Amino acid sequence: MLELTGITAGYDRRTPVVRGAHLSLAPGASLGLLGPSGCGKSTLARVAALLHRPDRGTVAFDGRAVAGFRHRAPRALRTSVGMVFQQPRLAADPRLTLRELVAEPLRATGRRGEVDATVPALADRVGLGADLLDRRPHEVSDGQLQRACVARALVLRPRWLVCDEMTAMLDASTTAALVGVVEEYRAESGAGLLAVGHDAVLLGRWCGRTVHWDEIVKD
Ligand SMILES: Nc1ncnc2c1ncn2[C@@H]1O[C@H](COP(=O)(O)OP(=O)(O)OP(=O)(O)O)[C@@H](O)[C@H]1O
Repeated sequence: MLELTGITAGYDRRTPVVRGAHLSLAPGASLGLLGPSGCGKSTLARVAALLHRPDRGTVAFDGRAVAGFRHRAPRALRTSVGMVFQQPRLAADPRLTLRELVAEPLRATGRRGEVDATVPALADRVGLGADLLDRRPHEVSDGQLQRACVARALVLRPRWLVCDEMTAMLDASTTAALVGVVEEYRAESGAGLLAVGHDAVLLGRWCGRTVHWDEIVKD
């Protein structure tokens, strides 16, 4: 289980943007989190992915509370959560080719030997043609870059996947394709999915259960 208990978080301790949020996600489950713009969904998503340290509260994996966040998080835990961000251009190093972008987590964890066996197949799976892999972010569309970011989030085969407004910048066919890729991965791997967004119709179709921000914040 991935459990967030009493999470208070933000960017200034005096005025937190998330106050007392509770959330739990079972392996293999898909949970949609709905909420209006600016309520703190992305902040909570980053806490769940261990990328943002909360001011209060705990994040626990399988009953064990996490002691450190960001670079202080144990590597095994950090790599057990894959995250897809809302804006691929802000989440991609513009100097890297898409091949290097997808391979980045393998290199960062000392598994560069797996790049050739893994990256082309994964790129194909997310619908990125081989010709695109040698391009840099400014040479591809938002949708193509987001496909690469989804591949990057899956390359270490995470047990948990956090998708923060993954499809906000995408057209209907790219949205359907990427939701399909995530769902296929979830079904085959048994990973748990937290999908954050403001589109109730999309989350309702995509996720087994959807909760509203007001239901998870118990100040
Ligand atoms: N790096 C930051 N520094 C200071 N304030 C921030 C930062 N990031 C977000 N905020 C503020 O925190 C609040 C919550 O932002 P957050 O991005 O978590 O909301 P959200 O629900 O994901 O919004 P949206 O749906 O528009 O993406 C907002 O008021 C925002 O302005």
